[in-house]
Amino acid sequence: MPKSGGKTLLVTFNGALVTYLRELVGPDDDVKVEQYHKFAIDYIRTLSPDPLLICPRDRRVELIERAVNEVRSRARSRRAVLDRPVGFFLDELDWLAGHGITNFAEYVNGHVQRVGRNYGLAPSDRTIVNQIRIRYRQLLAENRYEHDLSDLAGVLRRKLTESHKEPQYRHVVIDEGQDFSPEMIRSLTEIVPKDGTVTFFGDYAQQIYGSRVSWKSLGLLVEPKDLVRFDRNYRNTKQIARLAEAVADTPFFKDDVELVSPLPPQRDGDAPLLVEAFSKSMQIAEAVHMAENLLVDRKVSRRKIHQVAILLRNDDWDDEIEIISDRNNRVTRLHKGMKVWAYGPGIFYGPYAEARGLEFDAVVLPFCDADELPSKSSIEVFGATEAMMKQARELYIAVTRAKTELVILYSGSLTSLLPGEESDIYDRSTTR
Ligand SMILES: Nc1ncnc2c1ncn2[C@@H]1O[C@H](COP(=O)(O)OP(=O)(O)OP(=O)(O)O)[C@@H](O)[C@H]1O
Repeated sequence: MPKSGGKTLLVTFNGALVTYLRELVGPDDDVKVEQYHKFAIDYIRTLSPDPLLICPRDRRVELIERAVNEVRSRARSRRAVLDRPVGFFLDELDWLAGHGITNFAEYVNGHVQRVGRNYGLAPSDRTIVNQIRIRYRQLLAENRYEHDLSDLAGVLRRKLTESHKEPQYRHVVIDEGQDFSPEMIRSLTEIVPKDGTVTFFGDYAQQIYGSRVSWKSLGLLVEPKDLVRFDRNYRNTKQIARLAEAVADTPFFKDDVELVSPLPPQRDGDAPLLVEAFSKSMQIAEAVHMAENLLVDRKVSRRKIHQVAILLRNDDWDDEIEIISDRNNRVTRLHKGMKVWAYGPGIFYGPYAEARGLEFDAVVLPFCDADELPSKSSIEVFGATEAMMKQARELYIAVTRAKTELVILYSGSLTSLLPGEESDIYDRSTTR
């Protein structure tokens, strides 16, 4: 990296990306690459000697579940919102914390609007969410926790206001900024001095958390001349970019965000391969087999396939992938705790979310079935339309990780988030 003009924080959301970026940056005392939550905890500790009692993620889910159950059992009249799964309330509480909402009366009476949500919550439903929030905060305190991870940005902002310490960074660079909640971005704008800078890289087509708000309200003074549009796609082949555009062209992407339409890439390659697998239970084995073949092909034909990723909706299949993979290739799991980036040829696997910001020569996507994308549980939590919107963005991320080759597996019927089986976007094959 060129010499930086002062201490710089490069911050992102995804742990695997942090590992990758650290390798790219190399040793540099002036540049710190960190995951947001880790950065926030460390920074808060430098501002205040008070112990930071943070509720771990799993415990938080447990306590929110208890709060939901208690409010359910106390309710005098039965409102449908009470039957929503716990994930629904988790999401709503995350949203409140992420937006720094502190006036809950305004939230309850509907003056605080949730952008990007496909349906509005009635005030009486918001009253229930607020009751759950209050009970959850009590449970946190009863269990000797002061905060949870979703609070951290707000806590950091408060501590920054209370303390009068010199800023520790001169520049902040936010990568994959679309993943950050407004409170996180505000907190980052508040750790640099007046003559410092905040550089925000983001792609709102990949935005998952529904946190779009104006630059100004994020504490960023953006002049039109400061905005740089990256409209060239250097990563994907024409054929893969065409599929990504088709995913982005579905109604699930139609919202109030102005997307930058990339210019068509120059690089030519094979059409994405759509494979109808013999059965669902065979898809993981097929995916691993394909990934291994792509690497073997490299040795035979000298095609530049060095790294292949098998990406899935979640990490349910991690163990099976590990077991099935032969030992001829290096196999690396993409996860938050990755310490070292695996350069050189090999297979990577993990959930879509862990692949954000990364790229691979080839990507294999098993389980692109209609009943997998989106999952039943996501439909229960968010409703069909919002679940489709969230899943479409994740799938877009997964598709755009592929530089040269993309393989899509399904059995039965293909998810409607992708162009139909008959589309000329694909080459087709079957393992039946
Ligand atoms: N000017 C350029 N010329 C050639 N290749 C480039 C150029 N800029 C970027 N690339 C290559 O394009 C690929 C994607 O770039 P980069 O990782 O910066 O994209 P990104 O915007 O962060 O994507 P995403 O947010 O989707 O992960 C990388 O392989 C990078 O080396």
